[in-house]
Amino acid sequence: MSEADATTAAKRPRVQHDDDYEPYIPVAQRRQTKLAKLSAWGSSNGRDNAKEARAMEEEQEDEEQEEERRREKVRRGRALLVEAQEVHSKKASEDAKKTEAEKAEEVDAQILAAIASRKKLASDRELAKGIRFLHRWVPPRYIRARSEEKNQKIRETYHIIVDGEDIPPPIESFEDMKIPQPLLKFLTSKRIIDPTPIQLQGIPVAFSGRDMIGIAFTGSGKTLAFCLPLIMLALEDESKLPFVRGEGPMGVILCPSRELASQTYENVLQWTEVLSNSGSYPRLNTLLCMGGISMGEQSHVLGKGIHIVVATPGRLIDMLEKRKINFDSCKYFCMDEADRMVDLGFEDDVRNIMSFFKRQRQTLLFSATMPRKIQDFAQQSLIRPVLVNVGRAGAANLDVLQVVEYVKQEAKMVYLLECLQKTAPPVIVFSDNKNEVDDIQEYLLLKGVEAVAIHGSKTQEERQYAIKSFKSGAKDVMVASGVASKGLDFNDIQHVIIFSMPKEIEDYVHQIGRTGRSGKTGIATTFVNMNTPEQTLLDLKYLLMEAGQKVPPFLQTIEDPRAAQGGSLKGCPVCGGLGHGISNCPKLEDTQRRQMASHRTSDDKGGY
Ligand SMILES: Nc1ncnc2c1ncn2[C@@H]1O[C@H](COP(=O)(O)OP(=O)(O)OP(=O)(O)O)[C@@H](O)[C@H]1O
Repeated sequence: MSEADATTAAKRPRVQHDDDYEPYIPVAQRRQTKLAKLSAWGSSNGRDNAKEARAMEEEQEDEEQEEERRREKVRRGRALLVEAQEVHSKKASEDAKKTEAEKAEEVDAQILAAIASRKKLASDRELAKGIRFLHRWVPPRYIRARSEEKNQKIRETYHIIVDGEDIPPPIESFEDMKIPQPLLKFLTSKRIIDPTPIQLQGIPVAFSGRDMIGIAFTGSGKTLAFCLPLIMLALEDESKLPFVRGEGPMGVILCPSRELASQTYENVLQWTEVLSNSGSYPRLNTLLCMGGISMGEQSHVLGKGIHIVVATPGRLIDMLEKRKINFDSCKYFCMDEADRMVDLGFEDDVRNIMSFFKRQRQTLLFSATMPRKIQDFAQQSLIRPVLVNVGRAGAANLDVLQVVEYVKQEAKMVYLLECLQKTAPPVIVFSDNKNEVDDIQEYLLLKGVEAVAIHGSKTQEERQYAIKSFKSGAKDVMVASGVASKGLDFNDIQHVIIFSMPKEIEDYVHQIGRTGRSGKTGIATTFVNMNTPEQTLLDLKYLLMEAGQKVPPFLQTIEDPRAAQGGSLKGCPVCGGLGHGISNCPKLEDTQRRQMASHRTSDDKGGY
């Protein structure tokens, strides 16, 4: 045999050859053969034979018992098979009775359960720490005396849906919330006079020290709802015992992007300065902790006790690991755009951050879009949380007039110029493609439009410059990728133009939400064409219908394959889109693709 043949032979699986084959001999036949052998042998050896015969009998009994066990096993196997067949046919007949929609719902529930079990934010050890509400705040007596029925009526007036145990009452005025006078005066000067629905229910919940999930439309004042309780808590602590160097923070606000973190930091700074400048309240120190800024710039804060940290996840972990700050006395943890944080893959970072807490904390999650999947895992990870939901999670802001137009790819640029004439500046143009963002800016600049651009590949300085010059009114148009969509609060945006429709409807909701903020109205014009996936168009169609907006004829013709199956059309539990179920959710697909890619990368890294 050649070397190659030998190798092939060695690799070949071993097969049973005919000469090795041992036919099966039934037990009875084996016994007979053995007895015959024994009797032939018996005539020559008496005593040994008797011994051997006894052993044979015992062996025979053993074999019989084994045979019986084998038969019993076969019998049981058959019975189980019959039983399984019965169960199977029963399930098949039950399934036959179900509508397609019910079956789809079941599949959705199974997928949701499978992904929900992986997503838990806090460790069980943390959850087991028990319940003790942290604040000493109580609502005014007349509100405490109000019946639950009356409270519920107030909630209904503002379309507030709540869920949870012992829900604190809604409070319809800032005065009744016992907010410090100087701050009240300042808010009034900014035309913040009455609390918005998320504030009038969310602030009492947060003031009461409860864990909370807050969901409300874009531009509805969520920032104040989660910053104010932290400021009040910090004031309370500082008044009791002033913080010294190395102490604090006592609360942290986590944001998914640097832009959002800077904006929230500016707000907190403004509100705390109003209080300390009044002379009646102590100074609170706030640290902005995010990539792209040197901590040296904030050494004046690091040198004192820190009350509040506003951060992005990466830099915060870095600071905690290097022991530049610690969470020894931290008791308030708020995640803004919490769903976004999970979507962007910060889930492990969040878990890591949570592991630095040394004492029981109050945890709050806020967003405009909070699909059921995130709500479910958040519910598992918070302690007796209160859900405060204004409108459907993921619904569009009703103050935005939504216009959807069919524009061919090659005609978009020219049509954009025409669209810019619809309103006065400032205008935001969105595209999810960085190159397209640059192309649009270049085109607008060529046409004499004062435009800035912002996307993930720009440096921190470029991003800051773009935001600053647009906010100040020096530039009329900002061309942006997704980074600028979530949470950023620009003054009085008149018009949002969505140059390329994002695949995920949640992104669309956030993008159009840059206009129509704090009770003002705005316009959003969206370009769609053949390149827009039908699934996205269907989500868009339902969203327009829900918001009572005009559905253009080309969208009306898009049929929902699920409509023929009957049953109610619920939002997708993963992304909140109304036009599809979880089994064909584009966001879930994307997440899984990303996860697989990251597994592959880590496999590659750890390779041979
Ligand atoms: N009670 C109020 N009355 C009027 N305006 C308010 C009130 N509260 C906040 N605002 C203003 O509304 C604007 C939007 O607030 P904010 O940025 O907190 O919205 P948001 O709900 O966080 O939106 P997004 O989901 O887009 O982040 C801000 O300019 C803020 O000053």
